[in-house]
Amino acid sequence: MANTRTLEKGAKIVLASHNAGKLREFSMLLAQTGITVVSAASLNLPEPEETADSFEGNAAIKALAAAQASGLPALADDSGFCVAALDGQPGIYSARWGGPQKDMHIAMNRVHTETGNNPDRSASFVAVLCLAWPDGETRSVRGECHGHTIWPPRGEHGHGYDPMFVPEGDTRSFAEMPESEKNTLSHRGKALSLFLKECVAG
Ligand SMILES: O=c1nc[nH]c2c1ncn2[C@H]1C[C@H](O)[C@@H](COP(=O)(O)OP(=O)(O)OP(=O)(O)O)O1
Ligand SMILES: [Mg+2]
Repeated sequence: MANTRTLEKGAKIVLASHNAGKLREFSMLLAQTGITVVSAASLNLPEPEETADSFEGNAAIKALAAAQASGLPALADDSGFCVAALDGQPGIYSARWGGPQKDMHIAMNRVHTETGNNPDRSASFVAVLCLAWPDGETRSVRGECHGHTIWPPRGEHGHGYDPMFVPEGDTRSFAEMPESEKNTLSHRGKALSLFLKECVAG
């Protein structure tokens, strides 16, 4: 790829997310990297509307808005839960399935109700990370984690749809694992290791 602009090791970036669960995971994942992170909330950055029709498009909207408002490189995450029996829904609408309060109990119940008796329980999480520079350049990477849904939900850790998802090769839900362990398997963990490889100076 011609585009080789990378972040320096000690760089300061904005984490363009208002989701507390994601922010916790990112701070754990970035702890050893030397990258300093400030949150969009601490800079009072507004939450832009996610009007694109793909994870890539929405990640770019969020990253560009934060980079332009702050003057710093900004990293955004657009992610979601894709359920095979629902033809990949809720997908990019995963947060919106929780209603105006983004209530994840409501969202999980809706997935459960709409899945009904369909025997296909396959599901995956997707995360697209986009790094945007204040001049408008962007770079994105994608991570996926495949597994299946369970009902009732189990576990107290994590966030979002974690209590109803069991990753391939395990019997515990994401919410039954310590977050440090989820991070080694998750869509976000995979996308972040690609990001560190491709976008951060060696
Ligand atoms: O690891 C995860 N474990 C469980 N659930 C997850 C995960 N990763 C994303 N999800 C769900 C939560 C949210 O309902 C949606 C993301 O929506 P998404 O628009 O990217 O995030 P958001 O609106 O919560 O915060 P923000 O846009 O400020 O980053 O997918
Ligand atoms: Mg969002």
